[in-house]
Amino acid sequence: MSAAAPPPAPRPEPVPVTVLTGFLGSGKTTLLNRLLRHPALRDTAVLINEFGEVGLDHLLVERLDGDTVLLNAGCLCCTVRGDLVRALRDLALRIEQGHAIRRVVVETTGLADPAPILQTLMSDPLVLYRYRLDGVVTLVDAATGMATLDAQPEAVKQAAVADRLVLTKTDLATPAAVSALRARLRDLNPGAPLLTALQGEIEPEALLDCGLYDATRKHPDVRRWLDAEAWQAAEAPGDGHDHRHDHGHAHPGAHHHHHDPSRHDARIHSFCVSFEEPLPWDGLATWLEVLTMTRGESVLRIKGILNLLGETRPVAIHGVQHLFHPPVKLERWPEGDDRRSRLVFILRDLDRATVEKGLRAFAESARQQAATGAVGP
Ligand SMILES: Nc1nc2c(ncn2[C@@H]2O[C@H](COP(=O)(O)OP(=O)(O)OP(=O)(O)O)[C@@H](O)[C@H]2O)c(=O)[nH]1
Repeated sequence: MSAAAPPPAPRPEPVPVTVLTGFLGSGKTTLLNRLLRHPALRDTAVLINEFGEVGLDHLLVERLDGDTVLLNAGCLCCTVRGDLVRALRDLALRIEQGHAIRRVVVETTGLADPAPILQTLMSDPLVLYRYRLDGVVTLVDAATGMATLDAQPEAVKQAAVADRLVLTKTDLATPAAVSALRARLRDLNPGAPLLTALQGEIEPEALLDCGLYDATRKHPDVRRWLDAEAWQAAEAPGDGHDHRHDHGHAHPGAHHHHHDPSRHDARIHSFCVSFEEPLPWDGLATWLEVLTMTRGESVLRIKGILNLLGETRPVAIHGVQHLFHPPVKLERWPEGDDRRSRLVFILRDLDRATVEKGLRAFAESARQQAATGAVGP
């Protein structure tokens, strides 16, 4: 090692990115306008993709109230990867030049599939270096949400992959309709806290910092990110299997409401699988690779915290369709947190039994092979 070599520059604190999604007219702009006035969102850059707006070549940068930069991008769902990468790279350059940008919000069009946006955040090297996904916030209109979920598979997907769900326009719906919608969203996505915003009014703390890193305490907040407890609590008591959410084997009595899950909901299978014993990374990585290569289109989202053989620190994984964020070794296990590996799956057209059986079999055979020495990620 050369004594003269300068130490590598420390990685800059990655900028958290919130993806704000929700069906057409669900209240995204209303909520965002309110949020941006809040001191917690000072120095926030907003990437908005409007239908029919100019493309990024004609980037329109507007100074809002001092510290907010509004980038008016083209339609993200068509050209998302290139345009979003360019916009984020451009922002990174501005940060380097001393521009105060501490947070990014990407507001998607109502019809957008959030998957390509999440994939962009986990695959481009510069974006990976500079940014981290903080969370997906999905708005659902209390007045029209039920009908939209019935009619639009994309709306179901937006709700299923959310880290936070926000009901809007509850003033326009009856309490019975609101509670039926809440129950339906709970079924679709047991892990995301279900919040309410009237005319866009909501505490920013409820929506922000839902990622793995707690910026204030500077350590991973696994509970906030994964909330395995919420998934486990949603499971049918007794047998450890999630029948309530495995709509492929519908248990009518297990639903809290009388709305028949639509065919779109029935395609979604969201559940948490946990392992008591440390897992061999090799076996798991291979299994995940096979799953995403063969059934990538079904993998809406996978989030997990892993206790790996031969590794004292927890490892976080996050995947969307066929792409995975590079595994992240966390500093340490959070105090008081249990050390089981926990994997949350949000799948479409792929049921729990198939996935869990394959995963457990793979883990077991790899564990046997790894008895001679495990290899870390
Ligand atoms: N009554 C009521 N109206 C609301 C509420 N939130 C938003 N709205 C109204 O709903 C309409 C649509 O809201 P937007 O914020 O434009 O919705 P959006 O999701 O940005 O719409 P798109 O960009 O078209 O997808 C506007 O007229 C808002 O004023 C609410 O809580 N109650």
